[in-house]
Amino acid sequence: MGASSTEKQNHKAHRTSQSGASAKKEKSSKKKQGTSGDGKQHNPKAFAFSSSVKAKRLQSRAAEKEQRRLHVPTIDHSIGEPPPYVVVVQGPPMVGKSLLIKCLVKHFTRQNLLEVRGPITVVSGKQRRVQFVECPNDINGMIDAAKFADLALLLIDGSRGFQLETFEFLNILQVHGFPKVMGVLTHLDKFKDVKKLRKTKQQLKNRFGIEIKEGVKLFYLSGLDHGKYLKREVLNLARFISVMKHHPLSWRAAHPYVLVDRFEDVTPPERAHSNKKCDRNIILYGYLRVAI
Ligand SMILES: Nc1nc2c(ncn2[C@@H]2O[C@H](COP(=O)(O)OP(=O)(O)OP(=O)(O)O)[C@@H](O)[C@H]2O)c(=O)[nH]1
Repeated sequence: MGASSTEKQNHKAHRTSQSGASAKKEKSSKKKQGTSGDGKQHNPKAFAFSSSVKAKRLQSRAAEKEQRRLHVPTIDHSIGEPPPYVVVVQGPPMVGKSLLIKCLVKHFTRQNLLEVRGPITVVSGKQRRVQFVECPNDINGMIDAAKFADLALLLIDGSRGFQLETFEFLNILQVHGFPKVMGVLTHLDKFKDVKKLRKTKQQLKNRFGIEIKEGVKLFYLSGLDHGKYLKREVLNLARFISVMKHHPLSWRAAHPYVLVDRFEDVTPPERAHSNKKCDRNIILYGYLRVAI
């Protein structure tokens, strides 16, 4: 008896149950911890996809969500006629801003415009009017234009490439919610070599992708015909402008504003004549935009 008690007892190894309630419980707790039976993690890369099918499904769901967001019907709060769609034409000096506005006005109205002085509103469709505004080449003018532009046409002299004014305007647009932007290349007739022209076009297109974003629409005005841009090219641009979808920027949609197109001094002349410093009566004309 005494000898047997001193002998080392040989215990059986513990056998984990393979079936039954306790086995199920153990399995589920292991699953929760994310470890398999051999102690390895199922997904060692945190936040990475373990299944390509799942990843694809998630991706398509995210894309669907984004599309749904983009197609949310915008509620039109405007009363009566909608205000015109403001197209700001911007670019360095002598790039062809005035000429482009003149050609677009000629396309829409069949009228020759001698000089561009202030905003010009034209009817571009049954439900739409477009207002062309030439952006001044000073910082204050650019800031103003960035505040009210629905679409900005960035004119670039093809023979010179991107210039300081364009970069300045892009920076200003960035802090104003970034309205829609399209690029227009002018002075392309200065290239005599076709190969060089093609290369420059491609380079500028790539640059647009880098500076603004991939897929920005770019138009080419390849030269002048009787001192005007080619009709076919102006028509292309005009069509694009007149069918473009208009989504007001979120900040503007929440802050109604009036863009004054013109003002009139209606002070009685005798009062103004007797006292040059008298209080004046001014009437401001413009559209209330995104009224709520
Ligand atoms: N060869 C050529 N000349 C052009 C082209 N585009 C514009 N021009 C000429 O460039 C000159 C300047 O054109 P504008 O329309 O006055 O340019 P702008 O940008 O309004 O100039 P500023 O108002 O001074 O800033 C005009 O003589 C145009 O005929 C082009 O594509 N090719």
